[in-house]
Amino acid sequence: MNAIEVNKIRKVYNQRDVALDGVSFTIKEGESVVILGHNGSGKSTLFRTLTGFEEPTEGSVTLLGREVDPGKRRHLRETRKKVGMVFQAFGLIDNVSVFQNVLFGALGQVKFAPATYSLFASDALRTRAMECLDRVGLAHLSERRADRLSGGQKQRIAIARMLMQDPEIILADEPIASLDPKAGREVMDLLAEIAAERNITLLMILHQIPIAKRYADRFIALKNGEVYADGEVSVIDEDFETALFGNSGPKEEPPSDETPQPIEQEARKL
Ligand SMILES: Nc1ncnc2c1ncn2[C@@H]1O[C@H](COP(=O)(O)OP(=O)(O)OP(=O)(O)O)[C@@H](O)[C@H]1O
Repeated sequence: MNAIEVNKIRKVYNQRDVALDGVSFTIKEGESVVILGHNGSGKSTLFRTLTGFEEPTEGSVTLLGREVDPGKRRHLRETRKKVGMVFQAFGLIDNVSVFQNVLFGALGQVKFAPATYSLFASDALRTRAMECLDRVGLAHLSERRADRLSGGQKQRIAIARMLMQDPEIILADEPIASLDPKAGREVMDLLAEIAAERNITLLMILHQIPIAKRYADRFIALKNGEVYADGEVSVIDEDFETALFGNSGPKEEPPSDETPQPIEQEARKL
C-alpha cells in the first residue's frame, strides 16, 4: 500500500507567490525518503500540506488511504493520529517532567486538558510512556524537567513522545539541525532503527547530503517548487549536488534558538 500520495499539489501564497507547482509522488509503506532542496524550494510548505496545516491551492494529498482535507477537522484528526512529527526545535514543554512530556504524546487519544492530564492518565498509558522512554534509552531521566536535558536527549524524548501515537508515518523536519554531529548521528540511528523495526514510513527533510545518503533509501529533490529529481540516494554525486544547490552547497543552518515553528504550535493543539 502507498503510505503517502501527493497528486499535482500547487500552493500559491497571496495569489502570486508560487511555493509548490505541480508536485506529485507516492511513497510506499515502510519506505525511508529524504526531501532535499535549497532554501525556499518548498520543503516546509510540502510538509504543511501533507499534514493539512496548509490547504493546497490545487491538488490532493492522501495519507494511509485517507484524503487530507483541512476542512474536515475530525477526519483530519483521525489521520494525524497515525502521523508522528519530529521537529528541529523539539517542541517539548520545558517546565514539566520528561515523563509528562511523553505522556502528552497520547493526548489525541484522551479527553483531559494537558494540565490535569498526567493526574488522570491510566496505568496502561503510564506503562506505555515508560516503555517509549525505555525504547529511546532515557527511562532513567523520566523525572527530570525537560529543560534540563541536552539537545540530543531532548530530541530522543520528542521521539518517545511521538511513539505514544503508535505512528504509521513519521515526518521529521530537520530533526538534527540543532544538534552536534555525534548527537545527530545518535538521533538518526534511533529514528532509522525504530522505523525499520515497526515498518514505519519515514519522510525527512535533511540538509546534510552524507546523512541523507546514509539514512534514506530514496530522495525527492525540490527546486523552485517542482520535483527536480526523484530516485535512489546512491545516484547523488557532486555534480548533482551542484546542480541542485549551486556551487555553495546546502546552506548551513544557524544554531537553533529553539523557538517553536508555527507548525509545532499547531501540532501541540491536537
Ligand atoms: N506563509 C507564506 N506566505 C507567503 N509566501 C510563503 C509562505 N510560506 C512560504 N512562502 C514562500 O514559499 C516558498 C517556499 O517556502 P518554504 O518555506 O516551503 O521553503 P523551504 O524549502 O522549506 O525553505 P527553507 O529550507 O529555508 O526552510 C518561498 O518562496 C517562501 O518565501
